[in-house]
Amino acid sequence: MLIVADENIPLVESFFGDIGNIRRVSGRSMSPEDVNDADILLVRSVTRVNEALLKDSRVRYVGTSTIGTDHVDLTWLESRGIAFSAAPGCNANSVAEYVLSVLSLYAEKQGVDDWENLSVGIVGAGNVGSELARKLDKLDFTIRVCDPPRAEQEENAEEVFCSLDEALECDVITLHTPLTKESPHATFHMIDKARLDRLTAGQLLINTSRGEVIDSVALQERLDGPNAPTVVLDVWEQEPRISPKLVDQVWLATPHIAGYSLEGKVQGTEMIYLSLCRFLGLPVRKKAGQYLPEPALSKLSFTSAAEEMGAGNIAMRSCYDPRRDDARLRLTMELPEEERAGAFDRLRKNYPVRREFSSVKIQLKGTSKSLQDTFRALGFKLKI
Ligand SMILES: NC(=O)c1ccc[n+]([C@@H]2O[C@H](COP(=O)([O-])OP(=O)(O)OC[C@H]3O[C@@H](n4cnc5c(N)ncnc54)[C@H](O)[C@@H]3O)[C@@H](O)[C@H]2O)c1
Ligand SMILES: O=C(O)[C@H](O)[C@H](O)COP(=O)(O)O
Repeated sequence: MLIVADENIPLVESFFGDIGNIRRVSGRSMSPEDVNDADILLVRSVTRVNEALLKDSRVRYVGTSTIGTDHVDLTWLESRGIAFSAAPGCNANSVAEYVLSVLSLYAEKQGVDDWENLSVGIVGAGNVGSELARKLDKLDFTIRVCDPPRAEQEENAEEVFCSLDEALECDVITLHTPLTKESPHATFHMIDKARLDRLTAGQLLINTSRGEVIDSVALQERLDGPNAPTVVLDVWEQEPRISPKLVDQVWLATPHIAGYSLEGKVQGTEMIYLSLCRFLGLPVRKKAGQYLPEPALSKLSFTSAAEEMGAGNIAMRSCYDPRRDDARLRLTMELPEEERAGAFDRLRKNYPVRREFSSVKIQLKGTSKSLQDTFRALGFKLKI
């Protein structure tokens, strides 16, 4: 059995090596010639999986080690009886931690002492949005959640969900929808000129969903105008050929890495491994946990003096500081135009190991119960 896999999926040999022969190829430039003799295809978000790629192949199972599936023509796969599986939720915690890290930096930038005083509008409450809402709720933030597809189906929806317009009134708006073009609640250019015009300088807009959820031409115009909101973009229209002007205009610019914690990536591989085992009727022999090394930073210790110093911020930033990713992306924008797309992809391919907050044990000496609660809510493990 031949398994063709994107070269950027981690641990393919470890998980799939005893299931078949593996051919690693570039996900970005994957061609029909690369996959024609394959039985199994494993991709990430950069490969368009459709009739053009697979019509002459014998592929009978496609797995994507990502949450998003907008790169896959699911209707065509179904029409050909090709099995498909994604990795829902694999990197949801990673994205939630990215948003928390951004929020802590934003509160500091705005001179807001108690970050929970910022209201947060979460647009899209699936795996990522719900995980973020759960953490923010524990941290005592005021949140509004907008998810029309869920609101239509769930009881007490009016108590739980708000409209998009209500979410857009919050201090911070964070987008967590899939990219859809044909559904009744299609998200393509959902944040359009009219909606961008309503945002003001006192607001922060974060997009970690897909670039096309925001109309980026309208966004550039808005950011050139008066009273413009602060914007953080992890995802871009036309990746990897992203707009240097937009990079320059936004406050933080990162190369589609919100979900790139090591845990998120390894869980993505594990999830498609599990579904392939089910598909082939094979026993499950591998687990993500066995491949997670000891983290470089394993323990942080705070004394009672930490109460005044924003210990949560120190711990979060020791694990992950989005400004490092922002600085690296901005440097690539100085390259000649023809080199920028490759540099964007290389930032993703060679992404440094980033561990989730839960990999660090926090030791607290003489600190308050409320600081302990904060660390737990952020997702750190306490060593008491
Ligand atoms: N930047 C990254 O690294 C990264 C990582 C993971 C996921 N993502 C993106 O984030 C998206 C969301 O991830 P998820 O795991 O939460 O997906 P999910 O499918 O679990 O949840 C998406 C939610 O959005 C809701 N939704 C759909 N249309 C909507 C609309 N018009 N308005 C408001 N809500 C709407 C759905 O009902 C669902 O509850 C993914 O599809 C992917 O594109 C990006
Ligand atoms: O949908 C997802 O899971 C994320 O966008 C994912 O992190 C994208 O990473 P890629 O597949 O492009 O490496």
